Amino acid sequence: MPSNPESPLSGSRRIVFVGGGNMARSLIGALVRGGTEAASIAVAEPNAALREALANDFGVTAHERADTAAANADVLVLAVKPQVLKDVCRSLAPLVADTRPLVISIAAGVRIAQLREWLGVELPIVRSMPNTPALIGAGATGLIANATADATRRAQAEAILAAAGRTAWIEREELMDAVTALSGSGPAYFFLLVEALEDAAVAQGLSRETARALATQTCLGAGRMLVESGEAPSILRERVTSPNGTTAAALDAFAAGGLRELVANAVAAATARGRELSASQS
Ligand SMILES: NC(=O)C1=CN([C@@H]2O[C@H](COP(=O)(O)OP(=O)(O)OC[C@H]3O[C@@H](n4cnc5c(N)ncnc54)[C@H](OP(=O)(O)O)[C@@H]3O)[C@@H](O)[C@H]2O)C=CC1
Ligand SMILES: O=C(O)[C@@H]1CCC=N1
Repeated sequence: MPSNPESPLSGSRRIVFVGGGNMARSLIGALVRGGTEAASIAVAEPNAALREALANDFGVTAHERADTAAANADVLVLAVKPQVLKDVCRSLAPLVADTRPLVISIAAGVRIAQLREWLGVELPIVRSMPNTPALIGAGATGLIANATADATRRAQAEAILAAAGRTAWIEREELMDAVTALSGSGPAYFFLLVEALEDAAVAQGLSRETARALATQTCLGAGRMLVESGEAPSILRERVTSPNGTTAAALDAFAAGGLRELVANAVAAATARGRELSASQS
C-alpha cells in the first residue's frame, strides 16, 4: 500500500484485476510504481505467459481463475474484453454478493446498468475509460460512478486510475461514448498523424529514420507545450504560424482538405460505435 496514510488506497485493501492484458498491465505497473504494495494486488488471467510476466515484473499474485483471485477483493477491476464481460460478471455474482467490493470497469461500451444486472446485486460501481499511455503514467481516464459509490469509494477508484495519469469525472453516463471516442481511442489518432507526417517527409526526400525521429519529437514537444504552458492550442498554433510563411501554407492545405470536418466525423463515428457496442452487450 502507499506509504501515505492519507491515501484513499491506504489500509488493508486488496485490489484484484480480472483480465491481465494490455490495460491491466498498464494500471498494475502504474500502481506498483506509485507505491502500492504488490502484495495487495492480485490478477486473474487465463494466459500462462501473461500471468507469469505480471508476477515476475511486478510481484503481484497471479491466478488462472477469476473466482479464485477475487475472493476477499476489496476492489475488483474488470479488465477483460467487453465481449466476455457478461460471463465474467455472472460467474462472480455469488462471490460479490458476499464480499461487496468496489467494482471498477474499464470495458468500452458496457453500461453501469448492465454491470449491475450481470453482477446480480447492488454494488458501488465506477465505469472508467483509460487509454494506453497509462503504460507510461501519461494516461487520460474518464470516470462515472453509480449512486451506491460513496465519496470514499469514488476517491478509491480515482486514486487507482490517477496512478496512471490524469482523470476526469463526467456528469452523465451517455458522455462516456464521447470520452471513449476522444481519449480512449485518441492515442491511435496521434499515432496515425505521426505515421502520415513521417511518410510525407520521406516523400519530400528525408530518410525514414530522420523523418520518424523528427515527427516523433515534434509530437512530444507539442504535447508537452500543451500540458506545461497551459495555453490554448489555438494560441500555440498561432505562434508557430508566421504571416504568409510555411505553416500558413500547410494549414491552408489542411483547411482545404476539410481537416476539422474529418476529425469531427471520425469522433462521431467512434462515439456511434461505442453506443452500438453498448447496445449489443444487452
Ligand atoms: N486497448 C485500449 O486502448 C483500451 C482498452 N480498454 C478496455 O480495456 C479492456 C481490456 O482491454 P485490453 O487490455 O486491451 O485487452 P486484452 O485482450 O489485452 O486483455 C484482456 C485479457 O483478459 C483475459 N481474459 C479473458 N477471459 C478472462 C476471464 N474469464 N478471466 C480473466 N481474464 C480473462 C484475456 O485472455 P485471452 O486473450 O486468453 O482471452 C486477455 O489476456 C477492454 O474491455 C477494453 O474495452 C479501455 C481503454 C483503452
Ligand atoms: O478500440 C476500442 O474499442 C478500444 C476502446 C478505446 C480504445 N480501444
